[in-house]
Amino acid sequence: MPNASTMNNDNMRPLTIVADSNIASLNEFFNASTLGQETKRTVKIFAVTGRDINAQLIAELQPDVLLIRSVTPIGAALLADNNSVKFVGSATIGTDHVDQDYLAARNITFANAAGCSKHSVAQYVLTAILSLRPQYWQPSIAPVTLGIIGLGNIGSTLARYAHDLGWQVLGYDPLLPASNINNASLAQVLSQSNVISLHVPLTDRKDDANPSGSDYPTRHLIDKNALDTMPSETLLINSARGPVINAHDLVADIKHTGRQVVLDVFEHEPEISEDLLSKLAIATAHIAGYTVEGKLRGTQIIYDALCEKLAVTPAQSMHTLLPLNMFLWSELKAHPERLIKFYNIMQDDAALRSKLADGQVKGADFDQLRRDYHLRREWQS
Ligand SMILES: NC(=O)c1ccc[n+]([C@@H]2O[C@H](COP(=O)([O-])OP(=O)(O)OC[C@H]3O[C@@H](n4cnc5c(N)ncnc54)[C@H](O)[C@@H]3O)[C@@H](O)[C@H]2O)c1
Ligand SMILES: O=C(O)[C@H](O)[C@H](O)COP(=O)(O)O
Repeated sequence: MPNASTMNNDNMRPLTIVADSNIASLNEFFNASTLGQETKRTVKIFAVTGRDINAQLIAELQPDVLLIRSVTPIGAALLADNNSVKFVGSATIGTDHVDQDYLAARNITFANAAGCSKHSVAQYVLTAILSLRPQYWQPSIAPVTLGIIGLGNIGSTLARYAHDLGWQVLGYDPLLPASNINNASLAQVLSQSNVISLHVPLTDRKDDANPSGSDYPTRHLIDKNALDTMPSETLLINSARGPVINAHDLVADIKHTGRQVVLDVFEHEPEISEDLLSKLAIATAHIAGYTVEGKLRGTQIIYDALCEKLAVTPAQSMHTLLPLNMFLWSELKAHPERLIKFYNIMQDDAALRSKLADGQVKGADFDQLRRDYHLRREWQS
């Protein structure tokens, strides 16, 4: 069984890491002084575009460690012919791109970055709502009910901001106990909310062929049936995973109802059809979690997990890498007119729409927008 000693004692050989070049501060976190200070082991790091991490590359480089983000599918197709990888770290919250059963069966340690961008995504959602409906800053004039589907790290963080703004929260999460926010059925959330925001993982139904699936699958959770129960004035926001909404049904719904819809994630990502894009109130290129803080926290979490695996003491901290942050939630609350300075979401919307050509946004253009994204700052609460 691979363990710290099999990864550490092979000191003749450098610790070899293949990593997605889109991981923040890769070289600051993964180098000989932050990983090998106790063992004197050298570190070789190959930074590659996430979609280019494939079986051939892994066979060629024989890495000990794979560090990825959400665009590299991890499973048998990538690793079947490889015996060198002992640790996979995904600097993301979502894990739907990782076959964790396969990794466990191969005794490959896996770590993801749970919660790393929970404030960033919650702030993205607030910005979308308040940009489209500025009247919601004053809930006494227009009572606001925010429906939240999925009340984990992001959903519960969003609920705290909502309460702080005086909004009511109707929440649904069948996998958590009832609480002051887990207080409604799915049908109630769908039919009684002014805004619905999705914060679930992408899951498929559990069955014999898929024992690690869910009894509450989320793929196409929002389909024609669900949309039909939502009043046409209800604003729908998806910053979870694209396939949680059936894109075909959504296009038909918007045509019929004129509903305002905000998407940061798309069913056929990284491609987006003009038919869908042209109907959205706000569309962004899967950047809801893209803040300096959110991305660095993601790196820190998988770095700490790798240190644990290697049995070395962590020697790098994101706090030494963070520039000064002047964005205060208390200031924004007192000065709603400053929202555009805190986050100009319409700029991100325009950047995505500018990539539309020949009836679609192409995958390469979508990926490039994300690679070149100027990271926002998280508002401090
Ligand atoms: N757009 C982005 O940039 C971005 C950034 C971070 C995360 N995400 C996505 O957001 C998702 C949620 O993130 P999180 O940190 O809150 O995850 P989390 O695991 O902390 O919470 C997810 C919650 O969803 C609940 N859930 C599962 N199935 C459900 C169902 N059928 N109905 C209602 N609730 C259900 C779970 O019980 C859990 O409480 C991630 O899985 C990821 O895919 C997107
Ligand atoms: O799950 C997550 O953490 C996010 O969706 C993540 O921000 C996606 O970004 P990527 O990994 O594609 O850079």
